[in-house]
Amino acid sequence: MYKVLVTDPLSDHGLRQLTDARDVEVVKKIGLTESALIDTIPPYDALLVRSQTQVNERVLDAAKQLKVIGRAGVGVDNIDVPAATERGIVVLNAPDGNTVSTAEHTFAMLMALSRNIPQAYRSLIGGEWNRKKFVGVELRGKTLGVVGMGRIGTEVAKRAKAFGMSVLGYDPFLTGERAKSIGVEKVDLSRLFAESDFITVHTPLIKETHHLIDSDAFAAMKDGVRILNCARGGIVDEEALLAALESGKVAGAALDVFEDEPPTDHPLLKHPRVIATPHLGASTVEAQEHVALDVSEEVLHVLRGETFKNAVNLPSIPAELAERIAPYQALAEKLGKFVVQMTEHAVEKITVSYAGSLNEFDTSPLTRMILKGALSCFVTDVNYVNAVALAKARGIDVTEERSSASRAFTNLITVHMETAGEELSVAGTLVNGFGERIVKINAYSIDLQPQGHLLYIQHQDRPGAIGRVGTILGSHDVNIAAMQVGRRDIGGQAIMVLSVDKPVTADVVTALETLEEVRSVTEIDL
Ligand SMILES: NC(=O)C1=CN([C@@H]2O[C@H](COP(=O)(O)OP(=O)(O)OC[C@H]3O[C@@H](n4cnc5c(N)ncnc54)[C@H](O)[C@@H]3O)[C@@H](O)[C@H]2O)C=CC1
Ligand SMILES: O=C(O)C(=O)COP(=O)(O)O
Repeated sequence: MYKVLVTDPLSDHGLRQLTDARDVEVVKKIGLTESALIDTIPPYDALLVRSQTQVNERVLDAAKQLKVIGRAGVGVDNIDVPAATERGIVVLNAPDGNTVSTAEHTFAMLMALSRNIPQAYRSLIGGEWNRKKFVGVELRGKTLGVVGMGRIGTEVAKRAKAFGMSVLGYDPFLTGERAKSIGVEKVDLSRLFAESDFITVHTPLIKETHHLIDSDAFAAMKDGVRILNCARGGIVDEEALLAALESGKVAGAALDVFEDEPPTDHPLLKHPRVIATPHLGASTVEAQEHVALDVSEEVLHVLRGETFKNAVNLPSIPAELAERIAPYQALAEKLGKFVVQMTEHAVEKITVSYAGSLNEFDTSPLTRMILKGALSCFVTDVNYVNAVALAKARGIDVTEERSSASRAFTNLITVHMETAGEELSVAGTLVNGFGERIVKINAYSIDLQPQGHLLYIQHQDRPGAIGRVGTILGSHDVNIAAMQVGRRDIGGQAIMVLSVDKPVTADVVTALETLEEVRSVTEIDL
């Protein structure tokens, strides 16, 4: 039974897939303090949050069973994603479900800001009838600068066009062609600042966007500019905004988000030209249903070991690619495990070479499986999510290359490994109808089924050597299920790989190593 903990308010309807699933138990504990969350989380396999729950390293340290964190929404700045990745925890979000709601909220704020609606309402219900004080400005003919032309920025831009505004867009990933198709002029930030009457931000909060709108940015803007932030507190420098409002540089600001939420005794909230909402961008019935539905489905996939697509700490794999690479995953993992067990030395470099039909697609998920296999021999908690981060943390240099040398095979994966003093390699292929085969170990061609307990023996090619190895194993009650020999020259260096029915004990290895022709005996478990 998978245990799922929900700590922020999520739509019950959206959660139905999880609550109805027979193999899942859902527990809702909304608004836990950090210490209560730390006490609660240990037995849970999945955690579902929105933006309130702070999933920091202390929480993750306590989350011993956690496999997946599902964020019912877009921004994951309340989750320590690198720390989750290191611990092998998948972090998922629901990127599409609240786009329109947040764009509509931004537009509601844009209109309220241009017509002073909140201020006028407050005045009216306070007993005034003041029509002069709340004269606004039209949107038609004005320029809207959109910083961050992703999903939400694009939807805001489209709505602005319908209101007769000119739209300038800045986003490092905005192509001229896409800008044109939306009817947006692609500009750099300085032109956007200089020419916009309204500026709205729709980027994630990351290092590069923290205080993107600061005092220098305000100085570069038009006098009387109006600012909107329905993305994340911290993208606009709140102190600089207050100063720009007080100097008259900024005519008004609309804020849905704050650097600290909830804001307490915040000077911006007291400013007469600031309008604000309590982080309501995604708060519609529809958006909440969509994001809860999307994230529930994805969390279920992760828990059940099925394919999922919205992990923020894994590269996304299109369904077609996932289908093509699936048959090679187990082979890749075994090759990683095999090569690393051939040596006792620390791995410094792994080069994976793909040949044949594997050259036709993105093989990075297979490299990830090779690393998972290799690291699993000396790290306990390695998985598909943290394999790359763990390899990097251990200083292992990983390179992927394409090769035209597939020999006679339709597909070939060669894992080449370097340690301080040696270079080793193992190559494998998937043979139609026969499954996985290891076809080369170092310089020796071989044909081996990679499974179970193996003994990898380097020896001198001599009459009787194989028999003597067999006799020692037999005398220790070790049954040989299969055997492969590889050599390059008669009487030269050779290898034997024996598949045995059970792991061998240290005294068997010692006995084998006493044979004159045996150079080394290595156990390999796959
Ligand atoms: N107020 C609310 O309730 C909500 C707020 N949000 C916030 O809105 C943000 C945007 O959401 P989406 O549009 O769905 O994300 P998205 O990922 O589709 O778009 C973000 C865009 O920002 C761009 N970007 C990144 N760094 C940039 C930089 N330095 N300068 C300019 N552009 C940059 C990216 O290239 C991307 O196109 C989220 O990260 C989240 O923080 C999202 C939903 C609801
Ligand atoms: O999706 C996002 O990034 C949001 O900011 C929405 O936050 P919320 O789920 O309403 O706490």
